[in-house]
This record gives sequence, structure tokens and C-alpha cells, in this order.
Amino acid sequence: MSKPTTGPFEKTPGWMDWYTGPAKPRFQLPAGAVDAHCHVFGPGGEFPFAPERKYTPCDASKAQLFALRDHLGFARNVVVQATCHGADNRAMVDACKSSNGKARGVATVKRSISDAELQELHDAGVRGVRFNFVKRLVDFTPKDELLEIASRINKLGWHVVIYFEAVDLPELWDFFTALPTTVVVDHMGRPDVGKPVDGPEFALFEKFMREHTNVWSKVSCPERLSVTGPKALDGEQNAYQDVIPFARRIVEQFPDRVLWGTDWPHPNLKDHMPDDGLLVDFIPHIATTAELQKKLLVDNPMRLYWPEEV
Ligand SMILES: O=C(O)c1cc(C(=O)O)oc(=O)c1
Repeated sequence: MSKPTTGPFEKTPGWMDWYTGPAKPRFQLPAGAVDAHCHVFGPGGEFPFAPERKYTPCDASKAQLFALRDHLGFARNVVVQATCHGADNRAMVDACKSSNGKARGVATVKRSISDAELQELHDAGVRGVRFNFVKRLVDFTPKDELLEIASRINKLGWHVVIYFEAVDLPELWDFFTALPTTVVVDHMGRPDVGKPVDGPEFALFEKFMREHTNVWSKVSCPERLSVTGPKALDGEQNAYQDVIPFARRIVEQFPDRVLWGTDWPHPNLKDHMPDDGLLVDFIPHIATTAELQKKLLVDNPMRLYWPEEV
């Protein structure tokens, strides 16, 4: 893969660039596997970052994303709008349109979007909108605006992706459970894996999924959630041990409502940048049978993003 570059923007101090030269995974992905959570950043010279952004990344282009897809052995991508692009979906849409049908997208939209613009996003391959509640990433959007958006996109058959931290779930519960669509949680709702997997915080997340069968979860981002590692670097085959009990529990309880993604190019990591090949080798630790792996990596994302092919 080529190296990360920086365009006209100055990166946030301490920014960690994505890892070049990832390992070839030892784990063989099932045929047709989907990387259901990844992003593009710019390139900033072509698709400027949004004025309201909370961080300025290095560039991470569609060509680099597609090269990673092929290197790791994925067949398709779901490109999720990154917050550094705000509600300007052009970079994500351009990636979807350039993918020969191998990428679908999740957009960020405002209430002011027209029906014609929503239809344009649909035609480009967008199948969901993202609502973000992580305060370090976005400014607050009123709930009535989000509900209005959810009801409009529901008519297109889209879903809502939500990103929040575990401590905020109680406060957001009523809003989340009122959403009329399929709801996909990013990164398991960011559990604090320093707390017990049997404790009240993760039990609330399990209850959320158990009692609301429209709720799905991405069991992604062990590199973000792990406290004790070890890191997915230098050939490590047993990375992020502390995240495994959490992710495995969700995969085993809700095998038909889980997704997995690399999260490349891994915005805002502070400690280390993982080797994406070794991240793929993490998958069999959380989906331990070929059947679970196929649901996680192929059947579930295909049902959500390419239902016309299922
Ligand atoms: O935790 C994060 O910093 C993060 C940020 C973004 C984004 O900026 O869109 O997306 C993610 O999936 C995770």
C-alpha cells in the first residue's frame, strides 16, 4: 500500500497515521466477506474537511481503502461517514460510486436535506444515516431533528447507525428505543472492558439488544476498547484479550445481528496504530465457528447493505 499523505490541512497534533504494510491475515476470510465499518478521509485537497470538525486527520483515500480491502481478502466495504467531514458526504459518496458496486455507504445528514438529495445518496449506494453522541466528536443535534430524519430515511428502507459511550446508554435509552428503523450500534456501544463482562453496564447493553430485535451491533474496534492489549502489532496472534469476552458474548447471543469492520483508518487513536492484518486475525477469537464467521462477515452485512443480492 502507498503511504499516508497530508494535503493542505494541518493534522491535529499527535495524530497517528494508519499503518502501512499490514500483514497478510492468517485467518482466511469466508468468500464474500464485508468490511462493514471503515472510512475515507478526503483527500483533503479534493474533499475538504468540514469547518465544524473536531480533528484533522491525514488523508486516507478510496484507492488506499480498496487496496487494503484486496490485501486483507474482503470482497466489499461499507464506508461510514467520518465526523471530520460533517454532513458533507462527497468523499464517502465518491468512494461508493468508484467501487464497481463493492461499497455501500452510511451518511450524515441534516434536517434541511431534500428528498431529491436523499434519493441521490440512495442511488450512490447509501443505506443508512449515522447519529453520533460521542461528545468529543460532534456538537449536539436536537432529538426531534434526528427523529424527523429517521422517519424520512425509514421510507427508503435505510437504517440508523448510532455511536455512543456505554455510560450514556441509560440517558439515551428512550430515544434509541423510539427509533422506527433497524438500529446498528457502533463498536458495541464502547463498553469499558476494565469493568466485568457480567456487570450492570454491559448487562444493560445486552438487555438493549435482547428486548429490541431491531438493534444490531458492530463487534469492532478492539484496538480502541482494549486496556491491557496486547497490541495487534509485530505478528501478535492473541491481541486485545480483554475485549474478547465482550465481543464473543454478543456474537454468540445475537449471531444474526452482528457486523464486523476494520475501522480503517482508525481515527483518533492515541496509543498505537494496529496492523490491520492482525486485526483480521482477531475475528476467530470472537466468532469461533465457521457458521458464526459466515453470519458475521457475509450473511448479516449482505442482508443489511445488499438485500437485493440475498
Ligand atoms: O472513536 C472515534 O474517534 C471514532 C471516530 C469516528 C469518526 O470521526 O467518524 O468514527 C469512529 O468509528 C470512531
